[in-house]
Amino acid sequence: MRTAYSVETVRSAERALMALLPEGALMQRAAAGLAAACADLLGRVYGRRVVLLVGSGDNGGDALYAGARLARRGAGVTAVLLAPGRAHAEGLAALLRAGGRTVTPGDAGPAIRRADLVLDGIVGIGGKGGLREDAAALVERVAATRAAVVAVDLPSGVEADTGEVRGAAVRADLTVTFGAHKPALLVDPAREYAGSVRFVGIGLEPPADGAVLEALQHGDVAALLPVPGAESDKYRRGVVGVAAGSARYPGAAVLAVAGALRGGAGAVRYVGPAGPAVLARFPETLVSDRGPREAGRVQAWVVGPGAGDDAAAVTEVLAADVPVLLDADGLRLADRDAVRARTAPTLMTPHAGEAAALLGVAREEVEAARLAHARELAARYRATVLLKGSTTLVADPDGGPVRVNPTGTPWLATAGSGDVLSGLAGSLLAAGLTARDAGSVAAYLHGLAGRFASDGAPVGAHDVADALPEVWRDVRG
Ligand SMILES: NC(=O)C1=CN([C@@H]2O[C@H](COP(=O)(O)OP(=O)(O)OC[C@H]3O[C@@H](n4cnc5c(N)ncnc54)[C@H](O)[C@@H]3O)[C@@H](O)[C@H]2O)[C@@H](O)CC1
Ligand SMILES: Nc1ncnc2c1ncn2[C@@H]1O[C@H](COP(=O)(O)OP(=O)(O)O)[C@@H](O)[C@H]1O
Ligand SMILES: [K+]
Repeated sequence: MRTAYSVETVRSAERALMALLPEGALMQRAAAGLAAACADLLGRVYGRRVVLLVGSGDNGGDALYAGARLARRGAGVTAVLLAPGRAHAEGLAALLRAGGRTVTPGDAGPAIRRADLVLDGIVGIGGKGGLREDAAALVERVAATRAAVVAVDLPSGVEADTGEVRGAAVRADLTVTFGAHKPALLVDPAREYAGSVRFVGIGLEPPADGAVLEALQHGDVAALLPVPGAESDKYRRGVVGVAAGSARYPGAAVLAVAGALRGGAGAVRYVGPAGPAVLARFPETLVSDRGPREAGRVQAWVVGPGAGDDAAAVTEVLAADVPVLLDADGLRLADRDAVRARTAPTLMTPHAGEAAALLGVAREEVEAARLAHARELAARYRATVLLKGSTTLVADPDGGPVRVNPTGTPWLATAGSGDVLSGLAGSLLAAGLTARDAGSVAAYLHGLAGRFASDGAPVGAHDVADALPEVWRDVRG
């Protein structure tokens, strides 16, 4: 499991560690890791031109010490001091001793134009809001060159705890982060500004229960996958009910069933008007021509994909004492008080537009602050919320770390792929996973299936469903 910590937690872990170490030791560890990452990126250090953008805090100190290390290996290093009187004094002295030089922002043009590599040491976890004007102007100049950009700890201008980007920010090719991941490195839009992320351990030990974000990895998912044993039969593996599709959208039913058949449940029961289309594609489906209440026992329901205005099915499903996944039209048709009153788990799977409609805000606002809105929706509905999109989040209503999915790919943004996800997650619910595990495991498998199916080319949602068995084999190793 990869975890991310709030600035407050990182700071207190730093204080605890610093009390045990000689003055400056942590910064030296950070700078050594940073310089090594820069050297790897450059391939050869000798003769390369490196520019440091240096703010007034310790983030600038890291950049200065790393610059000194690169200068000692033969790089030409120029530090642009954004606040000349307040730059990290010992770091600056080290750079000058190693042969580096300094310039003011006004004189930085030629150095930036010639740079092979730019280190962003403007702000780290001490940053507040977007870049200020002088820094933003410099960063704009950097963006117009071919120089590689390495962000120190975080891309300057992004909000460390939320992943929001409320003003100008650095766009890095690589971010070298120290001691602990910060939420901004895992959640969009900030994550996109970070480029690839390299972790440098400096000995910090944030408390195991203090994470604000968690990202599952292969081993975590493998341990959660429902695998049948000798005593299993189709009922013990769980039956998932799918109430989806309409005369207008029969395909949504087919795709949700396609996902459900690959999620580990022993059987898929379908109710709704798309029975013939479902059977034609998946003859193993148990098709019922009655409503959810009369359809026979299930261990979890999926309701909503392509369902049109069938409010009765949503109401019946919400009244069932089994886990329920609400998607698409089901989100719109569900009565909030009925969801809040449920005692069995509820998993809601909106995309940003659906979440915005439920919260009464603009879609852009949800996309700009994904973490806050996923948490807010979970609290309002007392349900687990899986907010789809470029970094899918799964938030529980009672707080705790939010799961963030690391496997997604924009190729998944194709009609019907959300239907596959809802069937898949519903199947995992029926197999006995908690709403949070079912949602985050489904997002993980679905993201990988998108990658496997696509491999760089456009795919349809049915291709994503077809790739799921291969993803299971890959994850189970
Ligand atoms: N504390 C530690 O033990 C360690 C800290 N390290 C580094 O220290 C950083 C944190 O250092 P600081 O606490 O000094 O804080 P930062 O260096 O992140 O930023 C604080 C400074 O930036 C200014 N500032 C804030 N927002 C700004 C904005 N939007 N535009 C321009 N300037 C802005 C503030 O006035 C302040 O002077 C970490 O991100 C990491 O890079 C590393 O050296 C590892 C060890
Ligand atoms: N930019 C993106 N990067 C990664 N995944 C994305 C992106 N955009 C959408 N997705 C994923 O694609 C799927 C689309 O689902 P959804 O919006 O419900 O579409 P539909 O209703 O057509 O099925 C979701 O799993 C979502 O997380
Ligand atoms: K930075």
